[in-house]
Amino acid sequence: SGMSKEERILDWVKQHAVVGDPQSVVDAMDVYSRQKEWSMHVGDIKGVIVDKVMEEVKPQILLELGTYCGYSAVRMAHLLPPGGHLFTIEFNESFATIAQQVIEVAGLRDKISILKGPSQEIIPQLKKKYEINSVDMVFLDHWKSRYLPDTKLLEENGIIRKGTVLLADNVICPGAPDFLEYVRNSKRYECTTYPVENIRVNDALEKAVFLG
Ligand SMILES: O=c1[nH]cnc2c(O)cc(-c3ccc(F)cc3)cc12
Ligand SMILES: [Mg+2]
Repeated sequence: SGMSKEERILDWVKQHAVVGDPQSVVDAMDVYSRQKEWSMHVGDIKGVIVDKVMEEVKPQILLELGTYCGYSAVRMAHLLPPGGHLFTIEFNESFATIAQQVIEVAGLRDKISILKGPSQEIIPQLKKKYEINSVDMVFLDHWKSRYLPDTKLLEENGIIRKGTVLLADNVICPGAPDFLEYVRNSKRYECTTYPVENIRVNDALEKAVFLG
């Protein structure tokens, strides 16, 4: 019994963030991860790369695979252009419940929809059930073994279109070698790697633009 790590993170956010201020939620989660318990958020160093891609793409419809506690959902939704919306898929019910409350503190409930369930089941439902035609950007940050199969599902279901930007976290650590090999060798993607050396681990984000 006792609080889960994710409940402790939510508690910290409630105590240290300013309601309705997404930046203060992001900052509180970064402080908690650095000073209390490391957590698998994309974090402040890689977060700058995510911000830069958000500013480049200015997605109206953004899909995230892997919500966790909602750190990247809040960080990205804060940067959405007017009218933009983020759909984020989370398999783990308890994570989704925490994330919904974090998003509430940030005041971003109208910009973010958490879709609970396995990505492989939800992706084929996006068009009919969630009235999504195609997405402008996808942030992959869930199980590394799902990056490649879910990318293929996004292609097969027509969820990504010419110019859609895939941005994948952790392509080095924990690593998604099959996904990397696929997008880098496929003529249908234009890839850019953003390496990140920091204190704990070396990692990289991969940007793969779908060419249709
Ligand atoms: O499982 C993960 N999902 C999404 N993002 C992750 C992430 O950014 C980092 C890690 C991670 C990295 C190093 C380590 F020693 C242990 C876990 C896992 C995930
Ligand atoms: Mg990650």
